[in-house]
Amino acid sequence: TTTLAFRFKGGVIVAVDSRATAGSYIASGTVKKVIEINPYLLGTMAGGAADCQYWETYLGIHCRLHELRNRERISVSAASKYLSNLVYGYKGMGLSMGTMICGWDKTRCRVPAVFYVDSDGTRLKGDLFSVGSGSTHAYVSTAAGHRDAFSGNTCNLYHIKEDGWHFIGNYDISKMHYDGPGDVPGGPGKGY
Ligand SMILES: C#CCCCC(=O)N[C@@H](Cc1ccccc1)C(=O)N[C@@H](CC(C)C)B(O)O
Repeated sequence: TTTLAFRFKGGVIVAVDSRATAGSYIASGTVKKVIEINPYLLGTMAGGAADCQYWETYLGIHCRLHELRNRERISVSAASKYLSNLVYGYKGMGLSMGTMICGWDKTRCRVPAVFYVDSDGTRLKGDLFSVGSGSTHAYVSTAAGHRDAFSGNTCNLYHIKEDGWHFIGNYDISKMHYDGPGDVPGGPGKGY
């Protein structure tokens, strides 16, 4: 898996691949690794497929209950803290999950936010994270899907704005242009 999310004045950009593997077997090429928790919160998935899907769905239920009880949206910070505390309770029991909770707080500080949460119990607020086996490539290149065997097939791209998330599209990674580590948009590559 390769997942990437970063914050900028225009909101949050979220990009993930769609491959599931079991050893060297490619179990799926069409996994949705972004869960739409609600119209203004997204969660990304890396690690155990079942662990990610189950606990991030569960997080969505908690977020909805928070809204009903408090008559206001849950903050990105509180949602990520809930997930972090929840998986911390299972620490050492074998959960495998590396996620980014992304959103734009309407109530609190009204700015876009990205939190990294994993099954070790780590929770970090940040401007840019990349999570998964392909994350090292994503930090340095534009198309990690070419380099990591456990990532690939297609890329799902989202843009979170003040009015919530927008699904930008699904892109076939094999058709993405990649000239190698030096390849940056407008860089010395063969041009776009
Ligand atoms: C068989 C089958 C279905 C998927 C098994 C399955 O969880 N694969 C995992 C790799 C893994 C992890 C922990 C134990 C074993 C196998 C996987 O593909 N994870 C990707 C993200 C999820 C959301 C699809 B990525 O992190 O590579």
